[in-house]
Amino acid sequence: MEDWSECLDVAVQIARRAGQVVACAAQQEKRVSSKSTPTDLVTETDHQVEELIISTLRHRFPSHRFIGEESSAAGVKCELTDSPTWIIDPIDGTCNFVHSFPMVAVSIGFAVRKELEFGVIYHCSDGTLYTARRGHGAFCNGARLHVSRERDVSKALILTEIGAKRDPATLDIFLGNMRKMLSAPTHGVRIIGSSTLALCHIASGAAEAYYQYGLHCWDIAAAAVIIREAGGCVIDTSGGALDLMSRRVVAAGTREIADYIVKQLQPINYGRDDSDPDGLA
Ligand SMILES: O=P(O)(O)O[C@H]1[C@H](O)[C@@H](O)[C@H](O)[C@H](O)[C@@H]1O
Ligand SMILES: [Mg+2]
Ligand SMILES: [Mg+2]
Repeated sequence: MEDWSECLDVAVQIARRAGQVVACAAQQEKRVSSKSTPTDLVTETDHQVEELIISTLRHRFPSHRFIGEESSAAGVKCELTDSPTWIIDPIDGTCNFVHSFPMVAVSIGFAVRKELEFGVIYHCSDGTLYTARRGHGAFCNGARLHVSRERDVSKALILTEIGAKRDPATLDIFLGNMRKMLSAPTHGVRIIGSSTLALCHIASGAAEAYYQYGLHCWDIAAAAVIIREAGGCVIDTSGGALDLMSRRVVAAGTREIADYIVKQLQPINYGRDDSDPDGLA
């Protein structure tokens, strides 16, 4: 088995450096614009940090390929090939960043032959670092991570995110899905504004499950490795295998809770990262 540990070491270094740039910029004046919808925000720091990460990695690994949130928004094709590929969200939780709400992260995933090999997620406001390498466990600041083993959904805390669409039909489905989770009943539902940090809470056992329509491959890639290596499952909302480009996911500590959520959800169509990046088809 190839050893990608050198790439992981470089990913940790650049995630920390990028996270410090984000933390510093969080205190400054921000120039904010929007992308696919008025609530899909982006700042100059998103662009600066993605450029810092990709230029550093490209210099070190010139034969590798890169998928970045802001490069994709600028029209660069979002294509996962068999080549070693870095999958980057420079600021996950940009709306939180704009409001100085602390749930903001840098996420760096890495795949080879379309298989996720490692993930690094750095929580910018407190320096917490989540890492995992396929077959080698998941860690938070060096301490081993384990998912919740809860199988009873009535004892579960469920996390989700809203996504960028706010049209009435989408909101009806989103709220209908949340209503199903609340009336299961579960212990509760939480939305923190950063899918990567929410997914890290599944890996740490702080919550039992996560579901979402509307996130992207760069929100899922790193976190999927961290959850799997913490003993959890990361699947498609259909109950099948995760499709990294499908803009939908269910993740849970136990398959029982994942399967329960799959049965409850009504789908929201956001298109695909590799064919319809704005999901406005
Ligand atoms: O754009 P960033 O990188 O901030 O990612 C967020 C998405 O924008 C949201 O739609 C989505 O719902 C999640 O909140 C995700 O973290
Ligand atoms: Mg982002
Ligand atoms: Mg994101």
